[in-house]
Amino acid sequence: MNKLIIRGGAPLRGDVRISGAKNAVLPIMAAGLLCETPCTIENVPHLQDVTTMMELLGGMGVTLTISDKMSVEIDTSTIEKLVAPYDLVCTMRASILVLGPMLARFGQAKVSLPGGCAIGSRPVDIHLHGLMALGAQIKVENGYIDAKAERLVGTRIVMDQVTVTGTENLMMAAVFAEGETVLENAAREPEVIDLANFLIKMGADITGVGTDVITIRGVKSLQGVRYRVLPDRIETGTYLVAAAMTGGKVRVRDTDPRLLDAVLSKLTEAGAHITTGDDWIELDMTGRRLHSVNVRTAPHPGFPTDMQAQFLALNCIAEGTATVIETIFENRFMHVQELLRIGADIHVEGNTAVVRGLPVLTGAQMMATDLRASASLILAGLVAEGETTINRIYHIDRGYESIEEKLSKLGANIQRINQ
Ligand SMILES: CC(=O)N[C@H]1[C@@H](OP(=O)(O)OP(=O)(O)OC[C@H]2O[C@@H](n3ccc(=O)[nH]c3=O)[C@H](O)[C@@H]2O)O[C@H](CO)[C@@H](O)[C@@H]1O
Ligand SMILES: C=C(OP(=O)(O)O)C(=O)O
Repeated sequence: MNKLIIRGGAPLRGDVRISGAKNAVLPIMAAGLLCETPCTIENVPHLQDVTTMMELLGGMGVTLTISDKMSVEIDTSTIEKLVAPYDLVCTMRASILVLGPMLARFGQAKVSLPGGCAIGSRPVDIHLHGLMALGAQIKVENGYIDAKAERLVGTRIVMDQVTVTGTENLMMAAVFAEGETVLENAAREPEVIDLANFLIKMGADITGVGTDVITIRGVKSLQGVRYRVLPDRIETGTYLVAAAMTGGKVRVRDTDPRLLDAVLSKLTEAGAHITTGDDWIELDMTGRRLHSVNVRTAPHPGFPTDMQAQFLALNCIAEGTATVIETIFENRFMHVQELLRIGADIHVEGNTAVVRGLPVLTGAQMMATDLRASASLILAGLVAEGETTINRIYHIDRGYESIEEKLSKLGANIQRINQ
């Protein structure tokens, strides 16, 4: 099993390029199913989840061409099978995003139920209720969602919780629906906006994007375009936390500071000096003291759940005691048990972790349990005394492109062992 070995203590310095956003490229690739002529997606990150999405689309008969190292052409003219099988869906929850587009364009879809994962139960009832409101007949049998619709008809759908993939699935399903669909209590995440911008560029009629009421008026077809995926705000935030924790100075490039308001404000509160340009953010922690910061996750524009684990790691070595409250997923503290192994002082009760910052952590063996948990263990390893080994590192490859190379270039002592 692959693992990472880190010798902590080096302050990170230099520039790092941010890749395209995982949580934008996956829905955008799924949206390629809606288009009759080929479309090309640019700034595609080299991630395991992208490979899985390519396998999923390829398995349906879609032709995928990697034109150069960061763009993928999607051609649906060869599609032959409208099924998303269990073995792929179970490794990547975002597979559920093919349901809305398949139903919209072909009037049928069979998608394995995604089920839960390490961070929580992750139901899809809001997706299914919304599709039924649009006129789909849905059966859940033998672990599969079997959806059919002779035609979809626009309607008003009030989602009882803010759901990112739910909003994305329903927005894609409604693109060809007759008349007007109104999605209320819609997610406002930048990745939802990026997907909508892609659909609009292809010819969809969507307004209200970035607010909690999105209106979609049905169109007849979509045409292929070239589209560049937005930068990954979570990867950006992770490198900034790494710079803050190690007392370094790092400039993250090819990113967008406007995507990270809540995170940058917390890093400033933690004592970092932050400067920004149009497409870069620089964090300087040289000679400054790291203070602990309270965090409460919330849908955008609140503090992102995907940055919770990284800030929990930061609080482990900051001055003071902080509370970290997770409001999106009931079980997103899997990293805590592992952080205790390198000496952190954390107490969890329900959805709240109380973290007392310590001057030193000491290297140990740890086990990564999910994507952002893996990131938090790496961050802790970068500051721990001695050697830290992180096992089950495959989770990190789902969402961080070449993380050990990027960190090494910034001066970290980190090595991947493939066994
Ligand atoms: C609002 C939010 O922060 N969503 C996060 C969620 O998106 P993701 O799209 O995976 O999850 P949702 O946004 O759908 O889930 C938000 C909440 O709604 C609940 N729910 C969702 C759908 C549904 O049909 N029924 C239902 O009850 C979920 O259990 C969860 O408590 O995980 C992603 C990966 O970590 C993050 O990038 C997203 O920022
Ligand atoms: C948990 C994540 O991804 P997924 O929803 O694909 O599991 C994430 O991006 O942090």
